[in-house]
Amino acid sequence: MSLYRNLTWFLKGMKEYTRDGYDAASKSFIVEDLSVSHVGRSFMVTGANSGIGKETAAAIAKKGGTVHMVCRNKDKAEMARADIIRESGNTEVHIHILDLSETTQVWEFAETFQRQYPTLNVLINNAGCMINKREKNSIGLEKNFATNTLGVYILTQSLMPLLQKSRDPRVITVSSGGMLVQQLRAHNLQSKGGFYRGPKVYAQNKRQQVVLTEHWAKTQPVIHFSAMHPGWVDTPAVSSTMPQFRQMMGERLRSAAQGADTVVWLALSRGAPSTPSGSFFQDRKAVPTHLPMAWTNSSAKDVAKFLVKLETLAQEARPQPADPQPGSPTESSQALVIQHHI
Ligand SMILES: NC(=O)c1ccc[n+]([C@@H]2O[C@H](COP(=O)([O-])OP(=O)(O)OC[C@H]3O[C@@H](n4cnc5c(N)ncnc54)[C@H](O)[C@@H]3O)[C@@H](O)[C@H]2O)c1
Repeated sequence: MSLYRNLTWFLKGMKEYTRDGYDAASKSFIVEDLSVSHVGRSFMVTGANSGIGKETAAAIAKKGGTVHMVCRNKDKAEMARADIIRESGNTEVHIHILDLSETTQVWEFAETFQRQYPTLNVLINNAGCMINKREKNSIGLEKNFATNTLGVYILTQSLMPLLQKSRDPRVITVSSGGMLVQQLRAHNLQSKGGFYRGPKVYAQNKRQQVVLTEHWAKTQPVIHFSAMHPGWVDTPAVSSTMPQFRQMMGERLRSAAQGADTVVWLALSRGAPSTPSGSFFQDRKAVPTHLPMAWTNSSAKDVAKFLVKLETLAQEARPQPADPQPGSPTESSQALVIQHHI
């Protein structure tokens, strides 16, 4: 099954995820979709100093939006901010330093942000990693999972009250087509034991992001949620973690701007919110989240198990002793998890 999934996915990728795939798909793009001013709207982009995130932040700044760049490295963030301001002429570009793999810091950051800023219209969960050796964060959680899944979960859950009170709120998560080869595994979120393979863990995390997006769409009707695949894109992540793939693909890889196109469309276009919330996008179109006959659908029981485990891990890492007030976002989110999936 794994061979079938990988082969089917790779052949699909060679046709659709490449620069040629983008060129073919972009023939049906409507230019006017992005002719919208976003002055007065605010956007948070994680991993905004590089690759797809930087292109996305620059495109938003060009449309007048206020950009909150959430980055791990201050020097790289400042260099990227200077580039974005120079290119866009928009000075409403702010830097926030956060290591998303550090679970407790994600809580602290989200809580501080909500106190400091009155609105957030769009959250773009772009930051992601594929660490090839098993590493742990400071509280002992496996780092790919902590960054790609738990960090996204805590950031999104915590910012929901702010998003809910903002106009036309959207959450976009940059997942990956690589998730198509994975079925949700709710039993070993920490990838403990056995042979550790970074690409497999990464693809599993990306599947988890799609499952989360579907869950949020069901439980949070005020916000429009989407996940997306950018295609195979020539970015620092690809050159550092998959140098052989990059060499093999060469000019066939998409540019960062091409990879960012659908993120930008989901964030800025008027039409995006009229698509069903919870969909998975590729080149501005909602596409299936499973390959044909790949048996990757998850049972409601597995989804429920995954969500409960995630919430438990999130609460364990919360900086203040977990004593939520009745009706607080965290308390109600846990209740929703249980209501919808058990
Ligand atoms: N490049 C591709 O072909 C491709 C394909 C599918 C999905 N993606 C996804 O696109 C997203 C952007 O990646 P990219 O290709 O532009 O690579 P990139 O290396 O240019 O960008 C990744 C960004 O994430 C940030 N990041 C990683 N770990 C972080 C952490 N712990 N805390 C804070 N920030 C962190 C990095 O600093 C960087 O800014 C990722 O989620 C990636 O999984 C990329």
